[in-house]
Amino acid sequence: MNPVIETRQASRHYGEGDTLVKALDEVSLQIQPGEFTAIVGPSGSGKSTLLQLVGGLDIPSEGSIHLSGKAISQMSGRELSDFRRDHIGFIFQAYNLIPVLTAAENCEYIMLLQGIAEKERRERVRAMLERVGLGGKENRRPNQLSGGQQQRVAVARAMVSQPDIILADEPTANLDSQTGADLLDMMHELNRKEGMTFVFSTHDPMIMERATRLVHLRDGRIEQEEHRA
Ligand SMILES: Nc1ncnc2c1ncn2[C@@H]1O[C@H](COP(=O)(O)OP(=O)(O)OP(=O)(O)O)[C@@H](O)[C@H]1O
Repeated sequence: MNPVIETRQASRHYGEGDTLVKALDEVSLQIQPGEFTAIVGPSGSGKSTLLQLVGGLDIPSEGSIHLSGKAISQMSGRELSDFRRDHIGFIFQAYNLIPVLTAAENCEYIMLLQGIAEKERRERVRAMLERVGLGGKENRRPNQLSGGQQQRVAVARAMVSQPDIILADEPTANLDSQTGADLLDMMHELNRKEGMTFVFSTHDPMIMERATRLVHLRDGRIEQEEHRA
């Protein structure tokens, strides 16, 4: 199977000389379709940096990133942003919903940019919000939803444009443990039933328990990998 995303000896350096920080140091990683991968490691080990590179939000100092077989470095800025929009779903710790838009409008936004017809947009959003347990709350704005509900909107938003992969940076960090567990169960089900590929950057043991693959980072390098059934 072709990997969805591959990093080849990717490094990301900040600063120079005495202040040089190797946030990532020659990391080679292939993410296969259907995986539920957790990138774990101590604070400062490079988890967020790796996720940013994998998602094409940042460019490696050395090495290369390949998205669906194509090197990011060969893409123009426009091509890369279109690629991200069409193939990658992002979920962030702080939800990052647009405050003036309703739950449904937040989900619809990317499909609007993709030029999908209104009827199809509405139908997909309705079904997806129902799927994440927010049926009946489509017209609420983020400040009218709990943190867990807002993160469910973020999951729906990431899923609804049918990306190849969802990247989630500490998605449970701001949630209480029961809300976090419910959210993870839902993502796990989307992974098992619909084959959605997820990559998490996390400290959360609940994510590690559910992961089919654990990638341990230390000082910007892959220290160890575990595969589970
Ligand atoms: N913009 C930046 N400028 C300079 N150094 C940076 C920058 N971003 C990250 N770093 C450094 O790169 C290293 C890796 O950071 P990164 O945020 O990827 O770690 P992390 O494992 O996600 O940490 P945490 O678990 O605390 O979020 C750290 O030493 C960090 O200080």
